[in-house]
Amino acid sequence: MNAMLKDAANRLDPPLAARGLGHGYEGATVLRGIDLDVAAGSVLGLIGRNGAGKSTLLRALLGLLEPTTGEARVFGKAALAMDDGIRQRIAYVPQQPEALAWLTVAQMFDYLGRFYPRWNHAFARDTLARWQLPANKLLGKLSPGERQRVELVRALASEPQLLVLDEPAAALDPVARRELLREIALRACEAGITVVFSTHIVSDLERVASDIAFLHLGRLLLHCPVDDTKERYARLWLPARLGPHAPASTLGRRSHADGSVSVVIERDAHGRWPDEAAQPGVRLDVLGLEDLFVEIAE
Ligand SMILES: Nc1ncnc2c1ncn2[C@@H]1O[C@H](COP(=O)(O)OP(=O)(O)OP(=O)(O)O)[C@@H](O)[C@H]1O
Repeated sequence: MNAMLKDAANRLDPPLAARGLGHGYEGATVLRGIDLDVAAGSVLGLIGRNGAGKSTLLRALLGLLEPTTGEARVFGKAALAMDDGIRQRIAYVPQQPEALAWLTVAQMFDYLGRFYPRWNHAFARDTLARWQLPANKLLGKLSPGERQRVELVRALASEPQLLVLDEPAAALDPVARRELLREIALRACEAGITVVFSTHIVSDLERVASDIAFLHLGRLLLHCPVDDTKERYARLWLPARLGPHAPASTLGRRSHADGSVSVVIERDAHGRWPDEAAQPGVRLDVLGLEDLFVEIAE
């Protein structure tokens, strides 16, 4: 989508937005005050450790669960009060799709196709064939990977403007993962759709996402363009004598058995590292996305 169209779309109705979104289960807080704006035409990769709250966040953003605090909005409307017009613009694939297990793949597509005015029968048929998925098999008898791919075809066939995928690659083999990533990139690039997907696979995220959101201990620690993370973060090792002078870090600080300290630092607005990085005996390792993830989340 060109920049002017994206700007106009965002001003009108950003595909997804959250303000102060919080949620918990059985007294345990999982999301804390999440503020998030997902720009039209962006591909946002949501990353975080097991149990970080990614699925919960995606469900809260889509109004599939009621947050304990805050609000989510989808195309400018309250997520908990979406009408059919908005629902038809969204496709969501949960982590473990289970619905309609007694139908065959073709029957499910036939059934769901009636609810979507833009349902693309030719795409559904051709992609099932291209991805070698059995149209006449019961959904309940598909392998987890086959089931996940069928759900992806289902989601794409509805020609959504917003596609939300909860760990879409979890059960996929490397070939299927490539096919999925290609499809996401194609849709985002050619049709300008907005995609949000959660993942643990950093390389997938780097390959296809325009933006990254990093969820840790219920908070969004980072939300920025993927390109902005390149060469921007580093691990700073300070020997024991300098440990007390380690720069403050919201991204991670560790004390080691020998008294040394490591902190995750970032460049300032002028691209400079904190002054402490220049002290003798201090080591600086620039972090790629995967190392940054491990460093923050460990
Ligand atoms: N229905 C529920 N009832 C109680 N606790 C829940 C429920 N759903 C999720 N949780 C808990 O909330 C936390 C966040 O779960 P969630 O599924 O959102 O994490 P996630 O980041 O998607 O994890 P994963 O990467 O393993 O899929 C976990 O500790 C989980 O045990």
